[in-house]
Amino acid sequence: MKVTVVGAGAVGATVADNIARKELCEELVLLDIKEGVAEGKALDMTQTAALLHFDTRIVGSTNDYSKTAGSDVVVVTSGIPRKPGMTREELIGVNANIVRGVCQQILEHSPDAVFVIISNPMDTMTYLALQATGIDKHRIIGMGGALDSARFRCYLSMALGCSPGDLNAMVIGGHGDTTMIPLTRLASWGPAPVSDFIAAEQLQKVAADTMVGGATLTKLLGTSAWYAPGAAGAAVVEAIVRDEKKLIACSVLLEGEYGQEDICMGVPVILGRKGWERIVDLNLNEEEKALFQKSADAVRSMNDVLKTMA
Ligand SMILES: NC(=O)C1=CN([C@@H]2O[C@H](COP(=O)(O)OP(=O)(O)OC[C@H]3O[C@@H](n4cnc5c(N)ncnc54)[C@H](O)[C@@H]3O)[C@@H](O)[C@H]2O)C=CC1
Ligand SMILES: O=C([O-])CC(=O)C(=O)O
Repeated sequence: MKVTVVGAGAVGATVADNIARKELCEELVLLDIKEGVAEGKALDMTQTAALLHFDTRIVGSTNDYSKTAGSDVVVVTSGIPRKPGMTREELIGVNANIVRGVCQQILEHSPDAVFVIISNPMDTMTYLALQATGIDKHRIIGMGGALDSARFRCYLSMALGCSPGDLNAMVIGGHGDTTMIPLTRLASWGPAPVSDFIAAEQLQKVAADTMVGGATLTKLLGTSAWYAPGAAGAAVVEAIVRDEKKLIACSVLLEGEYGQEDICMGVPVILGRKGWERIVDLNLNEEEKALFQKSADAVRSMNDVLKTMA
């Protein structure tokens, strides 16, 4: 198995580090446009192998796509991150050109790869990747829901005083400060709804904190987060390379599902070796359906911006 991570910055390097530690592939290629950075980080990570006990071979590359040839999975993290006070959507102008170019070059060398798109605004970049490559929709997966759901479980576990691993909770919709939808009604601690244990206002606060989870970290760090995004990116890669059939919220092309057409946004999907295999239809109530529609309207407006840029 061969995995490539494009962009050796904060998120790309952390995805790669998690992939290597978990030995998700025999060969891992880290590629960046900045001279020497990918080679340096690949060598640095390689020097942890004896300490962390992994055998994944890590190769760095400054923009030499021939090194990525024959990749089974490619993770795209190239692009600029936001600064405090910015929205993810504001990154579209710079990142669209980067993501388009990267996806086309990757495809030339890895025609069968499954793409995991992380660069922001992620739902729009996922839609762009689909258009730029023209490949089967099942092979284009946007990573956002895995991260947002992990944050949801984190804030829930703090409120409940329990292990996040005992919680089942998912965020669907767009990967934006106002577009994501933490599914509070369906969240459970073991088999019981979390609303059995915390007050409605407390649950609403957990949902609100989850929605601005990325913005909170951006304000603290001066740039956006990487540990949880890196772990979430690697979890998606793991579900693919190990053919896990895991149910994870990912941004995928909707063609009628959840009442939407021609848009990529977060829904629960089954992930396996070929990419996303099927979309799981949750029985949303009227309020949740309305939130999903509002989220779709916002995501679609960014796709419209993309069209004006082409
Ligand atoms: N979907 C999600 O859940 C998340 C998305 N992100 C997004 O991921 C992206 C990366 O974030 P960071 O790693 O923090 O940024 P960063 O600035 O640390 O790293 C980005 C890297 O991309 C490289 N790059 C730029 N153009 C390139 C090109 N044409 N080819 C190859 N490499 C290129 C840069 O040289 C840099 O090393 C941002 O757009 C950020 O908003 C970040 C966290 C979570
Ligand atoms: O907040 C950001 O800009 C980066 C990101 O998508 C996240 O951490 O959720």
